[in-house]
Amino acid sequence: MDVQEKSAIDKSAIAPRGASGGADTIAAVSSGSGGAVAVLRLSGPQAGAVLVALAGRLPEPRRAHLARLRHPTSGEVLDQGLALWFPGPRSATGEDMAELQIHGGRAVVAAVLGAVLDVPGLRPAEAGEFTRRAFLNGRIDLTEAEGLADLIGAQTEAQRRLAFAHAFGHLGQRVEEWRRRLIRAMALIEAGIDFADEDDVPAGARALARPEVEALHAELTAALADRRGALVREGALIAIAGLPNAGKSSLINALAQRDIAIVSDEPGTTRDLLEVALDLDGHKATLVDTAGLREAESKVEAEGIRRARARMAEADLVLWVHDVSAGPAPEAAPSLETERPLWLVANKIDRAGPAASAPAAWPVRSFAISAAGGQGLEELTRALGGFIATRAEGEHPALIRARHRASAGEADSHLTLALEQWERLDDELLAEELRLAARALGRMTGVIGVEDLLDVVFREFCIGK
Ligand SMILES: Nc1nc2c(ncn2[C@@H]2O[C@H](COP(=O)(O)OP(=O)(O)OP(=O)(O)O)[C@@H](O)[C@H]2O)c(=O)[nH]1
Repeated sequence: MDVQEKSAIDKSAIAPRGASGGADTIAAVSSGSGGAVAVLRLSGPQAGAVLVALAGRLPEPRRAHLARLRHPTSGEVLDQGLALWFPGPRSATGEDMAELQIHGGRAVVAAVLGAVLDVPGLRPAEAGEFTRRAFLNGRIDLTEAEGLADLIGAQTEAQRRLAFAHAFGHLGQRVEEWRRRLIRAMALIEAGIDFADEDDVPAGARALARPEVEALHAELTAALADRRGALVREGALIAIAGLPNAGKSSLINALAQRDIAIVSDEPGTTRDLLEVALDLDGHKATLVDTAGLREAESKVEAEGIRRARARMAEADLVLWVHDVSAGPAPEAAPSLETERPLWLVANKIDRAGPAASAPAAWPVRSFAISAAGGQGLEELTRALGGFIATRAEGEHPALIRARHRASAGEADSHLTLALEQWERLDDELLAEELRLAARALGRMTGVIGVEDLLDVVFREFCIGK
């Protein structure tokens, strides 16, 4: 193809269209810095005209077209690259969009972006503005927008998977399904209000609605109890517990591969909680070194022990470190006053014979390691990664953000109240509780008044997304 060739401009193809006709046209570099290729995106009514001004013609929709890119007024060739044309409303933002794939050098990017922004009416995009327009034009719901932000920010494999499911609507669909079922139940109860004079409707309508509300309540409660979201977003919380001097701090240091905790021979050195965030075999985790659990000899130590117990009660997993050089593991599991999953880590195998690392009598998964020498650490790290991966998997999309949990929690409490008061509330009040629950769910996907939320959701995006 002759890249300098200019074809007739099809004006009808570049006219503003879709829900956002009349909005500003925005442009930004959407790729990260330093790459060989940079991606420049434009969205808005003038996107097509700008593409024609730079590339000489409007490419076939959604097909890459190799073009010399010229400054629209001086005609100077700025670069050669690929031009793409996505007419609205079937584009990412729902508006007319253009994309230029150009060489990634700073001067090239500055020249092409500068030429684009020189066109009157064009302006640089704000952070998250492309995604915000996609939401406002109904291309995505709020949970999908958040999923996109999470996908861009995903650091571990589990985060990528969960974010991908959200970005492509899995959570949004589930929440919308809850909302539709609620509205159906509400309609049944309202049918009772409308036809209150007709004897056969009211009792039957309420009775029909109740099992549906009960089922919804159970699903919401289960979704709220599911900690997968926090697990993937914030990482698994792993408490390292054990008697003083067992080697807890040494184990954390070894796993973190740097010296964070204070290691000393003196029992009871770890007086406070010490938390370390790390990547365990591709999974995010926070390790908490808990103060040696024993009879406190001082007030400070007592406080450390109290906090250690509290943190252990929240942990996804407790690793009980036992010093095998001091003797075999106790017959029974230590009483931790918590029901958290527990693994036994027999430490200091370098100091004790192989007999000392025999599995403990208590029925838990056990590992034999040397925090100082490194033996067994690789196996333990892999097992911890596997543990987090298994926990992060699930059939349903999780409520990952505090915002999701707040909406679901609000809906859940309206349903709890409705079910508790089912026989006492009159039809209007019962329907109102269900309406409030449906509204709370609607705020999660953005179908219900969310203006105040938009800045919060889109703030965390980068420019060009
Ligand atoms: N030989 C050997 N010594 C170890 C090993 N792990 C830890 N130690 C030593 O055991 C002592 C106690 O280790 P720490 O990591 O401070 O133990 P802790 O459980 O955090 O102790 P507290 O802070 O008292 O609760 C230190 O002298 C460590 O060097 C190991 O695998 N082999």
